[in-house]
Formats: sequence, structure tokens, C-alpha cells
Amino acid sequence: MSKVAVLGSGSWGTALSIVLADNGHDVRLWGRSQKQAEEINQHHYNNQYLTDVKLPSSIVAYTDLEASLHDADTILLVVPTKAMRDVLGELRNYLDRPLPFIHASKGIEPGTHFRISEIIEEEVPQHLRSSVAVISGPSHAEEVALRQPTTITSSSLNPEAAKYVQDLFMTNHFRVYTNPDLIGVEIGGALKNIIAIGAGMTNGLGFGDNAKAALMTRGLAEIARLGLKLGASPLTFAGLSGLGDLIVTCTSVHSRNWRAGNMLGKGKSIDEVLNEMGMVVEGIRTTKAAYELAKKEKVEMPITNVLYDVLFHDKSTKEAVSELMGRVKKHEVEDLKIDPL
Ligand SMILES: NC(=O)C1=CN([C@@H]2O[C@H](COP(=O)(O)OP(=O)(O)OC[C@H]3O[C@@H](n4cnc5c(N)ncnc54)[C@H](OP(=O)(O)O)[C@@H]3O)[C@@H](O)[C@H]2O)C=CC1
Ligand SMILES: O=C(CO)COP(=O)(O)O
Repeated sequence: MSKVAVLGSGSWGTALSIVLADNGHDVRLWGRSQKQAEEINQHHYNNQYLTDVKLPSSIVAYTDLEASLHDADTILLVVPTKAMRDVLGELRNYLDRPLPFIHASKGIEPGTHFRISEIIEEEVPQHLRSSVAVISGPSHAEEVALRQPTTITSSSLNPEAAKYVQDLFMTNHFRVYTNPDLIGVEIGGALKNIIAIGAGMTNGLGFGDNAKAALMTRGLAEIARLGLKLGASPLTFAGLSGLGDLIVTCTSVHSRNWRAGNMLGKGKSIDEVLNEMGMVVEGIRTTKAAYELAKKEKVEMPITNVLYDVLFHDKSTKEAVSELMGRVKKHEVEDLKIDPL
């Protein structure tokens, strides 16, 4: 059995801690809030992030990062993307041995356009990490915490590391596949959040299922277009970390990205939305990163581009829809220009 330091005690870190504890692992769940740590250690609840879910008593909460890492043999990072560098920067001061790093966060960093595995590689010296892996797929914390059937993918450039993650998490209600396409898995997980904001927005504007299906399908096309340019396999985008996660995030009331988009579609400002959410909406920052990356790579991403203007340049949501619907005529599948019979 492993001793896992889970860094990030929000909804997803807590839900994954339940999976690990159910599998018999020792979990040290690190977060910033003393009040929350006391609630977990004394009463076995994290009600701020997972209301009314009783946690296994083998989950021990920490606010001292060094103490949480003391005898850990595995690190699971689950903080929002914007906090990743700060946490890694502190963590590396407390390690004196190489450990496997796993992350479960979904984002791309604006400016550098790094995926999270790349941020880990930059922040943690090689002699302190034995491998880097990601776990990603259609998995709302609220359902995982209730032990409802969930499937997910683990990926690493090191096949043994992906298998280690599979063994670490796999239970009879949490099924883990492996996929060697690290770029595709991380890009799919991060970019589906942009499309989910758009899907929520169409709902807020009063549109129905046709608009949602259109955004999801054309959204997947542009995610795959960028992913392929970056070296991902096209098949990954049809898998759990691509289409699977896109479906769950664009159609579930649990999705914070969908809910944020829905509020924007109803006319709320971005500041009002963020104040009301109280949880991370990764798609906002990732929209900026993907917008920049698409420009740099010269990849056409029309949905990302209009959402960038809505989120960062006050374009109205109605204008965004007209702009998308009024684009020049296109082939649906760029490479498939079959001559008519
Ligand atoms: N929720 C889900 O269903 C899923 C989420 N994810 C991904 O997991 C990642 C985490 O999301 P999630 O747990 O849902 O987010 P939540 O909003 O539920 O919680 C965020 C957590 O991050 C902590 N945090 C915020 N800023 C910092 C910081 N600077 N340093 C340390 N800790 C910080 C918060 O602490 P505090 O309370 O002190 O502010 C809180 O514990 C995201 O990348 C998300 O996309 C992936 C799959 C599913
Ligand atoms: O990634 C998720 C589900 O797989 C969670 O999505 P949200 O961050 O939109 O809630």
C-alpha cells in the first residue's frame, strides 16, 4: 500500500482521496485552511467542497506541506493550474528523494502555454521526480465521492508510471485505463473547459440542444486540430479524456465551467460570476492560453477566439453567436474533400 500526499483539498482532491483510501492507501490531504483540516480530522467532512459526504477516517488532513510530505511515497497534485508553480516551488524544498508525481488538474498556463506535466518538469529538479503522470477523464467529484461508476485515463511518457497510477486508483467503481499520449490527454482535459463555458452560455441565452450539440462537435474539432499540431494522437480525442470529458462537462449541472457560461449567457458580468462560484473555473484562464497558443501555432480555433473576446474584451454573448454562425462557408472535415459522384 502507498502513502500518498494529496496536495489540494478542494472537491477533486478530496474525492480522489476517497478513492485512494477505499483502495487501502494512506492519504495525507494537504490544504491551506486550518478550519477545514480540523473539520476533516475531527468529524471526517469537507463540507465546503463536498457537502454531506463522510470521508474515510484514514484520510488525514494537513496544513503543513512539509509534514504532509514527510514519509510520502507518491505525490498527487490537485491544486488549480494557477497555484501549481507556487505549490511546486515550496514542495521541492522539502524533498530529498525522487518520488512519482501524478497530477489531476486541467489547465494550460497562459504566457508559457505549458501543460501541467511541463510545469512539473520545469519546477521539480529531475533528481526529485521518478516519473510524471496525469489522471484525466469524465469525472465530477460529486459523483466520484458517492462511489458512482466512473472511468478515467492515466497517461505518462513512462508506461510503467501510467500502470502504477492505474493500480493505485482502480476500484470496482473507479475504472482506470492507460493511454501513452500525454499531450493528447492533457490538451483534451484542459480545452474541454473552454467549450463547456460556451455550452453553458448557449443555455443561458435560451438556446436548446441543437446549439449545444453544435458547440460540442465543432469544439472537439478545434481541440483536436490544436492537439494534432502539438503532436497528439487523433484517437485520444475520441476517448475518455477527449470526447468523454467534453460530454460530461458540457451536459452536467455539476460543471463549474458550464455554470459560469450559463450565468454569462444570462447577462451576468465575469466578476459577478466568479464571486458567485466560490470554486475554480479553469476554462477562463485556459481560454487565454489556448487563444495565444492557437495564434502562435497558426491553428484555426473560432470558438476559442470568440469566447476569448467575450471573457477578456467585453464582446456580448449574442454578438459571439452571430459571429460564429456568420463565418465563411467551410468543409466539415478539412482533410476529407471527396469529389461528388
Ligand atoms: N471538481 C471536479 O470534479 C474536477 C476537477 N478537476 C480539476 O482539479 C483541479 C482542482 O479543482 P477542484 O478541486 O475542483 O477545485 P475547487 O475549487 O473545488 O478547490 C480548489 C482548491 O484549491 C485550493 N487552492 C486555491 N488556490 C491555491 C493556492 N494558491 N495554493 C494552494 N491551494 C490553493 C483551494 O484552497 P482554499 O479552499 O484554501 O481556497 C481548494 O482547496 C482543477 O484543475 C480542476 O479542473 C479535474 C477533474 C474533476
Ligand atoms: O473536469 C471536470 C469533470 O471531468 C470538472 O469540470 P468543472 O471544472 O467544469 O466542474
